Amino acid sequence: MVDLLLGRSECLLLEIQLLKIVVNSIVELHINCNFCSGVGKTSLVHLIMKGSSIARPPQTVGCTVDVKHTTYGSTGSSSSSIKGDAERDFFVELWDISGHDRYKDCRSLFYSQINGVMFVHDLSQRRTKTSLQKWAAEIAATGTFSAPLASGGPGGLPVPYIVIGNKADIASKEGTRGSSGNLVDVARQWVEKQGLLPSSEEIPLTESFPGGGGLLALIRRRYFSDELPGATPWSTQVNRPLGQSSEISSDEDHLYKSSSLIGGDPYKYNVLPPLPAQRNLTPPPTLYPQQPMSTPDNYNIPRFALTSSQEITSARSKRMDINV
Ligand SMILES: Nc1nc2c(ncn2[C@@H]2O[C@H](COP(=O)(O)OP(=O)(O)OP(=O)(O)O)[C@@H](O)[C@H]2O)c(=O)[nH]1
Repeated sequence: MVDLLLGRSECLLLEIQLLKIVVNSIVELHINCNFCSGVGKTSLVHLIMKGSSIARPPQTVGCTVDVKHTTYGSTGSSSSSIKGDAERDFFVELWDISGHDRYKDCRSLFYSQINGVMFVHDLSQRRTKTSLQKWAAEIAATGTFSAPLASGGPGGLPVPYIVIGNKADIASKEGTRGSSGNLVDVARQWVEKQGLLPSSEEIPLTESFPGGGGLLALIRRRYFSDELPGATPWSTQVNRPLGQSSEISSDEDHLYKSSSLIGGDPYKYNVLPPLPAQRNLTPPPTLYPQQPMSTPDNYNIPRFALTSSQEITSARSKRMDINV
């Protein structure tokens, strides 16, 4: 039901990681899912969390937070392992934020300490894709970011992002559009057919999260400092070759095109002044050496868990469901 495009492999990767449960230091990663209403964000998050599709997703009221448990570190043969590092447990928070207009004024409350952004659009609704630039600008302008990049991506967004095209099953291969029967979809299609949609800039769709490793790549970038040589808490710059064109993209591509390259090493850092959106950011406690992360004093967003995965049972007592 949900077309993850390249994101599908990330789900499988997460499932594999869940088989390896080691009680260790626990840290968190905060990722926002955005945005347009009805494009399938909740369905996508459910698929990532549970590994199965959901028939009737509830409409998101404000914001829903899901927590995914995963482990990362040295296990010997894993390609994702970091030599010399013990396996550690991570909680990845997926903040599913409603794109509905009625939450416009309070959305920025949820743009806090963001590590990455998953933009979701509906392949059968072109407008949902072209509006992603607007969402990127909104997050960049009102959010705070964890381990921001030196240069902003689309809209000034200073963290890695990924774009996922959803509803491939109703998007016509020949360019004619199908319909999910969803009222919002039907309305959007009608508006599009009337030619009422303004043309707008689209987010570049050429790459993935750092190293193409999906959510695990964000964990690696944020917490495993041997891949962040010389990192400062304020500025990082990642330079990688351009990848093949796809529905997946990241700010790294933008950085690659807009800034001078540092040869060879995929993870190099420039010391640059913080972006406007970073000025209110408390520096992360440390990026190197690895330490268990403590919650900053100014981190007031409540923590929640609503996954039924037995792997995070131990965390349940500390968290609560949210549907703000
Ligand atoms: N045909 C089809 N329908 C889908 C797909 N993914 C989601 N849907 C349907 O699209 C509708 C909206 O899905 P949601 O997951 O609630 O979308 P959302 O982006 O979270 O919407 P809000 O909660 O309003 O922000 C639901 O009726 C889903 O069943 C898909 O891949 N294919």
